[in-house]
Amino acid sequence: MDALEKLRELLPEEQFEKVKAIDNPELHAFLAEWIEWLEPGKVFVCTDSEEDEQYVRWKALYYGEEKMLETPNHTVHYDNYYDQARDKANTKLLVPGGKEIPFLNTKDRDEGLKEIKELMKGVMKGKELFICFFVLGPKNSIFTIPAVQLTDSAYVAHSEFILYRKGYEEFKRLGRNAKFFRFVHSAGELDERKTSKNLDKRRIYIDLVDDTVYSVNTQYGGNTIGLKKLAFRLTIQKAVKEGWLSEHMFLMRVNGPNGRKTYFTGAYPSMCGKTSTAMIPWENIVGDDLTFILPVNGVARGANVEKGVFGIIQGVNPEDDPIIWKVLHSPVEIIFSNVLVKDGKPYWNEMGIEIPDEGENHSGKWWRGKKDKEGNEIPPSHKNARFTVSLEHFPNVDLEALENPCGVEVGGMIFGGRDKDTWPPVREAFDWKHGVITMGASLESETTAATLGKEGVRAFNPMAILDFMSVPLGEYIENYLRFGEKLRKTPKIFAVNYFLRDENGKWLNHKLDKAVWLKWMELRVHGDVDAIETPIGYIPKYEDLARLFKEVLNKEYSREDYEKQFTIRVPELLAKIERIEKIYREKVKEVPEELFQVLEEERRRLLEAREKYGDYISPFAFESD
Ligand SMILES: Nc1nc2c(ncn2[C@@H]2O[C@H](COP(=O)(O)OP(=O)(O)O)[C@@H](O)[C@H]2O)c(=O)[nH]1
Ligand SMILES: C=C(OP(=O)(O)O)C(=O)O
Ligand SMILES: [Mn+2]
Repeated sequence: MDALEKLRELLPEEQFEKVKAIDNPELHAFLAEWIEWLEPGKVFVCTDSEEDEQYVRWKALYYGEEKMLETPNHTVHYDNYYDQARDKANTKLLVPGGKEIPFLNTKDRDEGLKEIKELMKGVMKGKELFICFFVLGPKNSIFTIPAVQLTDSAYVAHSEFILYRKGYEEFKRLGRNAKFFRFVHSAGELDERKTSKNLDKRRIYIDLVDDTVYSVNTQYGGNTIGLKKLAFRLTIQKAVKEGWLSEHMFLMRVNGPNGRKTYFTGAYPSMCGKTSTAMIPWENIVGDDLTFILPVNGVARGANVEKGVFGIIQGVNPEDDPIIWKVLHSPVEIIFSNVLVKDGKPYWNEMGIEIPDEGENHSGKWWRGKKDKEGNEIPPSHKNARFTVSLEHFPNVDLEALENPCGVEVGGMIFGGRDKDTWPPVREAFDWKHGVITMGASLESETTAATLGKEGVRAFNPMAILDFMSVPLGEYIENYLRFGEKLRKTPKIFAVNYFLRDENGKWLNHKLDKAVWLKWMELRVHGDVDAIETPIGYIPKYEDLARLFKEVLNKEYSREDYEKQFTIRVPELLAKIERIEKIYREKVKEVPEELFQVLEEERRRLLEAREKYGDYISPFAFESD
């Protein structure tokens, strides 16, 4: 029997008509196979209509995966107490023969498929399956990748409607020509709080051969939202094959003098500042997490893969994040996850206002002082608690850039991480290669609550992408280096560090200082200010920063602060080069030779500087050179 006939048997008339309208036998075969396998009690196919989206929203409430809050259009969703972050250990790339690839968590494809299929057999009995169509990137553009999501979680489907552009019409338009990604998710059995129960059987398996990702027994967005971090593994593979970049980067507009618009991307590991940077009130957000960058006529053009934000809510307060704060307090559609709720109002850690002493949170009924099974005190909200909202609701969104089918020209690319003692707050690479190697490929960052496991451990995290890497690292870096050669004008590369600390562990910078670094980088992209040459790149001159601090934040910036922050820390920098070189020499295969050359040159410059000035070198010393 052909797939369409089978679908006619499996689906009620109205739903069948919706899939039949898409002329794609491959899609029909995929749907027929999985509907039969998952054995849902009911199936709903979502078109792009407002009605179908409304149906999904309503089902999230009906099935108890979300609850209404006091403000209209606000809901709250909870994940299991032990399902609050990405599960790296159980996220695996399925590769033929189970080939081991350094730093990648691989598994034999046949074995993995067998295991996941067993876990998913009949998993949707008595549940409703939602079949949804979306696209990655702007519609009908050089960036567009269609994707179909199967899920029994109305919360996951609802999140995707907020975060991605609808794709049903695009599937219809493309018909048989659609090369599409597939996502199959089941939250599995739920407990009385409607959270995934069988966490010991939580699996996220990425089939790189069939562009399909399976996710089961989990609800946390980072493990389940197909088009987000799951699709990311597939797009990295595609980008490296085709010679473009698929990156863990925000995309934003920084406003320069006389109305000049300069676009920046920024790659920082999860929980290291992408969303908060892209959201600086007086600049303009295009995206906060995932960016595609294509070479178009010798120019790097970037587009946001998404159209919404799945952002960390902890620490959002009216002073530092006035825009997010306002959006979160307006009656636009928002899903709050894993926050404290009391009398229909959401609360989160470090929100700058008083928080009630009891309510409901990610641990169930909560009171101050409540401890978990491990004896740890449970805070009001989880550190990785989030908000999900469409970008259209942000007053500072650059809608034109968001929807442009050709994307925007990327003027600068920024790399950064949680680093307490090595990198200065901002610096510029000498050139593309220097930036890609000493900033991107050498990135290290302390682990955070965005992944399960210990926090605060310094870890190698090239391009902030290691958790999502789906090709051998050497190939990925090679593609980056070659990408620059396709361009007439390469974007300038910068590195930032928002997380420097003093001897007593106190932050050396305020959260909004990054706004000044952005303005400086914008000026540098256009050659408007000079900079100081150091062994590790160009750093800002004190006078320029002092002027910008005054202009941007109306703050005095002292020479002492500048000197402390921008001191070149030779011992730490040399130790870092050692660590990075060792990793690439001993653990990574087929590393482009130029990586070692560039690191060696950097080491030599640092050693020469140490000869001349000592271990800790004031930026003023280089200036008077
Ligand atoms: N100390 C410090 N914390 C920051 C800064 N910027 C952001 N954060 C915190 O870092 C965490 C994660 O930030 P977010 O922008 O959501 O990271 P993302 O996961 O990369 O998008 C939040 O708890 C922020 O409050 C900063 O400049 N300094
Ligand atoms: C969704 C995530 O994104 P980020 O923390 O980078 O915003 C995640 O890492 O799970
Ligand atoms: Mn984010």
